[in-house]
Amino acid sequence: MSKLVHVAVGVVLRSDGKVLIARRPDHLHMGGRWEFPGGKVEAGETVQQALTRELHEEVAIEVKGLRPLTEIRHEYPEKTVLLDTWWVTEFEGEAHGREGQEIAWVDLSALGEYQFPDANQAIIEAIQADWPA
Ligand SMILES: Nc1nc2c([nH]c(=O)n2[C@@H]2O[C@H](COP(=O)(O)OP(=O)(O)OP(=O)(O)O)[C@@H](O)[C@H]2O)c(=O)[nH]1
Ligand SMILES: [Mg+2]
Repeated sequence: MSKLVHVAVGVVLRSDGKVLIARRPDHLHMGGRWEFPGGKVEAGETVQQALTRELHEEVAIEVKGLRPLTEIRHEYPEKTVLLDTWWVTEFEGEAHGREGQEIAWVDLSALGEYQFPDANQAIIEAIQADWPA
């Protein structure tokens, strides 16, 4: 069995009801697909700390408020991920891709038009079920 990678994932909700997605760099796992920003939880970090750090590093926002959304475990051929997924209900700053990634703010109804990693279908269903956040 492959190792389990704990990933902090943020569904950033803007006051106009749009959520933030970013395009994964081509050279990474699931490169070219859209994702909710986030990344691996490092040793000694809580998931909230990891998410706050990753959103600062990746999309330049400062997280001020979080609420749990869902936990999705998904087995890819090369690894198994635990996507520990949180609503980001409050934040400061203007989002931009600090690693050169394209970003987009999208309506819930438009999420289906973007190609996400396979694990994300379950996240999108959880967003719909928990809406409005
Ligand atoms: N951030 C993020 N990762 C996701 C999503 N869906 C999904 O399957 N993953 C997978 O979760 C794993 C870890 O995410 P990551 O690559 O962002 O980790 P990271 O920011 O720490 O990057 P690093 O590899 O440079 O340390 C990847 O294999 C990625 O494909 C998603 O919506 N957001
Ligand atoms: Mg990442």
